[in-house]
Amino acid sequence: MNMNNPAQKILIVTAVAAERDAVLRGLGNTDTFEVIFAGVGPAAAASGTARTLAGGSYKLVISAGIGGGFAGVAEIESLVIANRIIAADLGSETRDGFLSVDELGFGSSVISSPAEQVRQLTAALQAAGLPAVTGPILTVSTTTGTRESAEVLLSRVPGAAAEGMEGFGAAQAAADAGLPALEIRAISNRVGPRDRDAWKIPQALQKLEAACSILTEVFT
Ligand SMILES: O=C(O)c1cccc(C(=O)CC[C@H]2O[C@@H](n3cnc4c(=O)[nH]cnc43)[C@H](O)[C@@H]2O)c1
Repeated sequence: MNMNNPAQKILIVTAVAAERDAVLRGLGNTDTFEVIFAGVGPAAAASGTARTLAGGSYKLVISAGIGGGFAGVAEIESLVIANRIIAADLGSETRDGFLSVDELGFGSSVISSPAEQVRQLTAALQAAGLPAVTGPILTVSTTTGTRESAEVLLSRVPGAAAEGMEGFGAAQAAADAGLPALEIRAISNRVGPRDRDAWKIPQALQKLEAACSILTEVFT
């Protein structure tokens, strides 16, 4: 990865247009970044990321959007930067518990983000008055809706910070293209019992926009 190559762009992948628009508002006018929305879920994220990467020259992929925060780690309206992007439900259920694809010998459910880029981004956010939590961000295909499910996920990934539905898909497509990936989530809700009325999506989109306003100083 040559982050100093101005000829290569950074691809930011969101799920929906509202997230893309928030990212674009934050970025302002830039030639370094290309922003797409690829759809909800890991398959859509992987497909949209791979299709876009195939048509250009890129040096980094960033999965960005709103997400759920784990209690005591990432509160609503906070920011989370992934140090690891984890497909938390990729594996097999057994009578003795969950076996990940790693444990099954079928591949990896964990993609680590480049530590130096995570450090630079987190430091820049801190300096901008936008402190971010760094920790594992889980990718699931079903938004967690009960305390029990949240506890199961935490037993699989102790210290998990946030949950989304696209990060691992985008990161896997990036890895297949030989590229590193980051994931940024602005927390709209708590991971746990479903309480739709408690979601703060507009506020999370505003925080996502603010976070993206510092990306050009970090990555160009
Ligand atoms: O259950 C509902 O009524 C409901 C209403 C609005 C949105 C949803 C979603 O499932 C949004 C999924 C979408 O947003 C990201 N996201 C946001 N919070 C979470 C979460 O707690 N767990 C997983 N994904 C979340 C996700 O990346 C999707 O793009 C449901």
